Amino acid sequence: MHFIRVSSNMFMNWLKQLIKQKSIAKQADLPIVADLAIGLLIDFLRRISPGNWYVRAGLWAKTGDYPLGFKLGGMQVGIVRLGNIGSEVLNRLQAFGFIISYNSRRKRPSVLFPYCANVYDPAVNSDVLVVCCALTEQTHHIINKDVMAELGKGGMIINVGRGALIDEKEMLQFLVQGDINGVGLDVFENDPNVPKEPLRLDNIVLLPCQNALTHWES
Ligand SMILES: NC(=O)C1=CN([C@@H]2O[C@H](COP(=O)(O)OP(=O)(O)OC[C@H]3O[C@@H](n4cnc5c(N)ncnc54)[C@H](O)[C@@H]3O)[C@@H](O)[C@H]2O)C=CC1
Ligand SMILES: O=CC(=O)O
Repeated sequence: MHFIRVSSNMFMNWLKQLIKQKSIAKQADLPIVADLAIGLLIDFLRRISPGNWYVRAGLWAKTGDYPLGFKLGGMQVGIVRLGNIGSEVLNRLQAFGFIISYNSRRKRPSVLFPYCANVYDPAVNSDVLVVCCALTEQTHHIINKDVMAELGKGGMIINVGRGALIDEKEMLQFLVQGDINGVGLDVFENDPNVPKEPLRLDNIVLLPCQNALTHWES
């Protein structure tokens, strides 16, 4: 059994090397990226990671109950770009009863959820943005300070695309000032180096880009 952890910036090189060495048998699996996007979303909304640290630190007995999380069903989620991963995320979100809209370059006739031609509309109308976009010149910092301002104080962002889809510096300011509610990140602008500020915040869940590969029996 293999367990492989990679950062997105190093991903393709590692993958090629591993395939060459026959250490792994298949390529990144997009449905499992969507699984972990949902995992991050639930973790953040139900405060699983920070709650875990609260109990471990002995704070439950010392300072009392931990702040409540959010009910999933009925929350509004905007998917930023409906590619392979975005579509898999959408399928999974439906099962939890999220109210879904999506942003893509083109409306998908087969998708019955509300379409937003730009990224601001889902930000205005959503509690959470799930960012599943390819990183290109056009999408670099697609989640900028204007989008975060539209998302507002209650808003949350999950990013499983690439770090530079979000203006990380602005995002940290928004988080520190309480101008957005929180983020769940599997990717960073300069991973595996992550900015220091989030490490002291409990409204951010950080993962070491372990999204695209899992265990399997050889
Ligand atoms: N966190 C992880 O472990 C993984 C992250 N990824 C990242 O997720 C991204 C999305 O993956 P998929 O859904 O499979 O890709 P995809 O190609 O199916 O979808 C990409 C989406 O980005 C949009 N897009 C592409 N170029 C654009 C442009 N110039 N302007 C505006 N929108 C544009 C497309 O319209 C599409 O909706 C990948 O590009 C990769 O960076 C992929 C696999 C694993
Ligand atoms: O981050 C991983 C990828 O497949 O891209």
